[in-house]
Amino acid sequence: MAPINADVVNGGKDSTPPKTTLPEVDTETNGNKRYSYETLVETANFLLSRTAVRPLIGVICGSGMGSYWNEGALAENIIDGQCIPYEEIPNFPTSTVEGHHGRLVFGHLNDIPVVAMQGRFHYYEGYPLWKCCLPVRVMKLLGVRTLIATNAAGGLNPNFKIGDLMIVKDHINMMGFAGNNPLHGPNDERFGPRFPPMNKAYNYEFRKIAKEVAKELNIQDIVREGVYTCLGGPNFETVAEINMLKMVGVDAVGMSTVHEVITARHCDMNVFGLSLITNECVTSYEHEAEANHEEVLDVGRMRQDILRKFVSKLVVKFAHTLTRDSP
Ligand SMILES: O=P(O)(O)O[C@@H]1C[C@H](O)[C@@H](CO)O1
Ligand code: HPA
Repeated sequence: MAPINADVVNGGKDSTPPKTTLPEVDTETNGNKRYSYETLVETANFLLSRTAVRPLIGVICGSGMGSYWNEGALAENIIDGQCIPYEEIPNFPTSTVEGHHGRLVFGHLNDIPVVAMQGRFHYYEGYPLWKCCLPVRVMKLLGVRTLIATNAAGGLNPNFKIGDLMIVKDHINMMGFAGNNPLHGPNDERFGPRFPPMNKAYNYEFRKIAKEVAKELNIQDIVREGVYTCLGGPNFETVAEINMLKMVGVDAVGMSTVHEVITARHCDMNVFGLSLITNECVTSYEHEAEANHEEVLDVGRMRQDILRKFVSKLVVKFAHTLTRDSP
């Protein structure tokens, strides 16, 4: 048998080389050797030594939704913008998904100190859930008090249209039903309690503010509210899976966010979740359409201006809420 050529893609049918090379997973521990609190303090200290920004608000950009942190937009919106690629950050994973840049952006948005993850980590990339959520704990150590987690998601609610924004009211932790949880394993009380409550996961005040801001921006017709769930991916769902999710009250399905929110709530961060509905989930076998990542990225591009305006205003309002609540 001829030696295998690693550069030949898809049995030679496709000559395009892969866009990224996946990082190797530590098979001995199945990637599960966790970093200690002290190790994450080292990561946070490294970042604090690289930037003078002391962020209050952290933003996680969903698939195709981070373009408003790109250079041109950065210059327009962010003062003192500073980008630190994930490869340079000790103990950080690297981003392997198209539409996820792979860097932290520090700066001031309307005078509010922020850090944005331009690219998140997904379970399907091969990272265990605790590692997907490591940046959330690092944000906490940097002083971040509020997390804005955005994502691209498929719409199940028949009233949702492509391009709608869904304020996340709650989530269903489907992966948690199977015992996969970012808090699984020994608990370090310095982050939070062993058994954190989750019934107030998505801050009520923030959701109210977001609806008011939607009206101010005259985008209330495309802003919805609903329940999100995350499946492990990377495949999109079957018709039967979508119909089951609908039955249990899911409005939008994606491949992220839930575990990040659990991690953030565990360490007492305030959370706001926002889904961009990038596709309609297929609920019938007669339906011709198939979900695809290109469409997801296209809708992100289509909505980038609205997202920029919406998130920028929310950052300011949320920061003022924090100041008001401060002792
Ligand atoms: O990072 P998010 O949750 O926005 O990404 C969604 C889920 C998959 O990564 C990808 C599918 O197109 O978009
Ligand atoms: N399913 C899961 N994840 C997604 C979808 C979807 O339909 N769209 C964007 N991310």
